[in-house]
Amino acid sequence: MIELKDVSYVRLGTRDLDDALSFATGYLGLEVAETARNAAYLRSDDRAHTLCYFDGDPEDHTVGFEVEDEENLQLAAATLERLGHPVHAGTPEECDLRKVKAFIGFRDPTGNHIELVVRPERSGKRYFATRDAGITGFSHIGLYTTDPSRDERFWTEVCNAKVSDRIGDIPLMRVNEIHHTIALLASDRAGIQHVNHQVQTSDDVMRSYNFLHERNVPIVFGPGRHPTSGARFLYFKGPDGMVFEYSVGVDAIEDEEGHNPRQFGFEPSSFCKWGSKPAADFRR
Ligand SMILES: CC(C)c1ccc(C(=O)O)c(O)c1O
Ligand SMILES: [Fe+2]
Repeated sequence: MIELKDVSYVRLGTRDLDDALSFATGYLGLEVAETARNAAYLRSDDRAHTLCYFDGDPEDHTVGFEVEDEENLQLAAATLERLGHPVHAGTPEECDLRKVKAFIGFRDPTGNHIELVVRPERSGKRYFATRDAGITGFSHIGLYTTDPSRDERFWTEVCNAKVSDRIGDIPLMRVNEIHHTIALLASDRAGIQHVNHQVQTSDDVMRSYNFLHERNVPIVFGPGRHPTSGARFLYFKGPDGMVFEYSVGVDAIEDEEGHNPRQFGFEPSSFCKWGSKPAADFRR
């Protein structure tokens, strides 16, 4: 069984790196850690980076998850190969680009690019952004799946994720005590559906709603409150149509053994208890 510790980063291709960088700093509220000729590294917490925009195909999305050590990484590689997922071992140059000690890359059953990483770099400097969005850290991702039941089995049976709740067939899965780190949303293609950052207070969510709305950033869901995790949320669109979420107040699952996933109906009130409804382009 592969043991994931946490989500580590996302890597997003873009044809307009300057535009992506100005959105990430001026609107989303991330801090530039480093820029290179064809990539920009952004921080949201004490990690060296949690988002990398690179010059490339905007459909090219990768999610990195941290595993404990190199021994676990090798075991994970063997498990994945045995199950028919070809594994790429990161070269030293590729590890440098990701600021990790070692990593492997593979595709989940839908074809999503997944990386497992060991010893992602932290920064001695505290995260300090130019726009104060109140971000406390990168927290979870929504991932597209072409077969929710199959991919739920992959994430739970191969990667030891646990289902905290389901909305219809959307599983919200945890890899640590946080309510969820991965949500699977049905689609006809692979890719990341949304990238979540936690913020400090509900005031931050509402301040951002006004800030983004006034600047014509498309708000695609919220402000609202998820009945599942209990979080207050706001979703909006960034470069290349990527959806970003701010949320605050996500539950922790403290009774790991005693928690049973709750089944919510696939209806608006399961997504938002305040009555907000997602825009048509919230997901593709
Ligand atoms: C709409 C998506 C799948 C969703 C649903 C519930 C939560 C939550 O309980 O926090 C999310 O964060 C979501 O992104
Ligand atoms: Fe989310």
